[in-house]
Amino acid sequence: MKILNIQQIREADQYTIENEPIKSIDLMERASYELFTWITERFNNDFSVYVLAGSGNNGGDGLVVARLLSESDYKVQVILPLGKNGSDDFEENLKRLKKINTVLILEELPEQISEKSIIIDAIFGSGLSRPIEGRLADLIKKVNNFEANKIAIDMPSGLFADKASPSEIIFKADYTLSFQVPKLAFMMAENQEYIGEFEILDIKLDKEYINNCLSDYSIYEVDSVIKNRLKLKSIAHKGNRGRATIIAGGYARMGAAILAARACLHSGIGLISVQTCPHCIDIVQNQIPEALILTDENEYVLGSYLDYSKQDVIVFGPAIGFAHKTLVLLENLLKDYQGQLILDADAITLLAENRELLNLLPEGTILTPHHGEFKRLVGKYSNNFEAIMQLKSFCMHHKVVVVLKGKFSAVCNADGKISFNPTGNAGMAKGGSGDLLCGILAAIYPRIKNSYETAKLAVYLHGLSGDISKEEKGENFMTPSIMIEKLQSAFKKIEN
Ligand SMILES: NC(=O)C1=CN([C@@H]2O[C@H](COP(=O)(O)OP(=O)(O)OC[C@H]3O[C@@H](n4cnc5c(N)ncnc54)[C@H](OP(=O)(O)O)[C@@H]3O)[C@@H](O)[C@H]2O)[C@@H](O)CC1
Ligand SMILES: Nc1ncnc2c1ncn2[C@@H]1O[C@H](COP(=O)(O)OP(=O)(O)O)[C@@H](O)[C@H]1O
Ligand SMILES: [K+]
Repeated sequence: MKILNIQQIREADQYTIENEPIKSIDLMERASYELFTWITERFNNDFSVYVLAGSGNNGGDGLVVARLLSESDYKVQVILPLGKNGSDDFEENLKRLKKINTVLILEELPEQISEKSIIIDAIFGSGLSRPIEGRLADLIKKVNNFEANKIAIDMPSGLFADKASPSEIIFKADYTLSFQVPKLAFMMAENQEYIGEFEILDIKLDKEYINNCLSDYSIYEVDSVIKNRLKLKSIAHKGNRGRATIIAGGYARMGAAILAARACLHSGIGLISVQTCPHCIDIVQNQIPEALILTDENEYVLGSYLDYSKQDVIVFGPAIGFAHKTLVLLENLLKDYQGQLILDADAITLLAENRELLNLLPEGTILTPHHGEFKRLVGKYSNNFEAIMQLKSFCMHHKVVVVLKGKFSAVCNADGKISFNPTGNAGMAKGGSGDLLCGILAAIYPRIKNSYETAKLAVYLHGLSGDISKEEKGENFMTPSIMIEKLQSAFKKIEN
């Protein structure tokens, strides 16, 4: 699903008004009817409704929702903190609201409201032009302390759609009901406490116009062409389902290698090899009898460059440590290995500390840092908008694909396009979870043969297995090992 900026959304709005054609007041009615439907499907009319309406079109939407809810016998009260001189459609809807005469217009929000209330934020939407201050700021602080159900129309007031929000005076919604397309701000970790859950309501802006809008940002949806490439051919044999080698985990840290290898195996690889030091051979063989062993010459660290000529893909890095021999192995892989490289964890720190190696990164290499590791590569940033800019320039400069992991992991292509991943949850934040992602990436690359498409699908599947684990086991109990089991359902879900 495409993410558009505010300018593009306004243009799509205008195009629809002129070409459908539809009057703007009727478009407002149509958008608000979607809001009304969403609300009435979840909250019955035992809930009292308070609508905080600004004086622009966001406020206009709020007034329409107030009228429609009142007509369905909800007790509705409207607060107009900006006064009454507003946009044309706001003014017209204020007249219509007054005509039905059942909605109370209050000067101030009451000091106490019952928990069985809904507060609808229709103060500012996409027209926010500066941080909120003064009396309005006090109102937002007050509302944020209420225990009611809070719904923001289009955007939580105070949040900017396309750039970092400098102030913390922002409505804290439980739900944000946004029109037509998601906004970039919704993807940023620091904004999640204001957005709550977001839903995109289809208000029928011109589809073709939106399809033709150019955007570097989107939210991933499984692509059926790519999905079909995962299907095994009836003549498949282990040699043509892909061969992957995991180089991860040193002495006493073999868990990372085992988790990555098991995830790889359960994601459909034909042959899996694990490079390991002699002391750890038994551990790997006991845990993963399917794995072939590549024995490192070193006793306690991984450092031997072995024969990888038949390997389609190599995962290098999880819990591998920072020994000099390991650094040399990384350098040799960057120089000589001809297959697909996936670099994670300590490999990324090694690159950050030995920056000349960055120039050796083969085109299309996949790197999977979390924010801590990514900052080592590109320097500090203070919000996720800055992170996204750094991500783009890093990928374009080095011609690589980076998965910046976290809530809505951002997968960036070498051309600067970014796809945000919608699956996954906080229960996944447990040591070992990232190792699985490496295994999934390695398993599906040989069939997809495109770094960006592989990364998007692998991150999606990884998050989906996390979501299924959460649903069945709970977010505290779930573990990376459980997520490997749930890959079964994750694959089934996308295959159907
Ligand atoms: N696009 C679509 O498809 C559709 C959009 N629709 C709806 O329209 C909404 C956008 O409406 P909008 O453009 O009228 O802007 P909105 O957010 O109501 O506020 C602008 C007003 O607020 C003011 N103002 C701004 N910041 C301020 C501050 N900090 N403190 C004080 N004042 C401040 C600003 O003043 P100014 O910046 O001009 O000084 C201006 O007067 C959109 O979110 C959606 O809900 C739907 O109806 C149908 C389809
Ligand atoms: N709050 C969250 N929401 C969604 N996904 C998350 C969240 N926290 C962590 N994850 C996911 O869990 C994984 C953690 O990986 P990583 O940080 O490398 O952990 P480790 O190195 O301990 O395995 C990443 O894929 C990340 O996207
Ligand atoms: K709003």
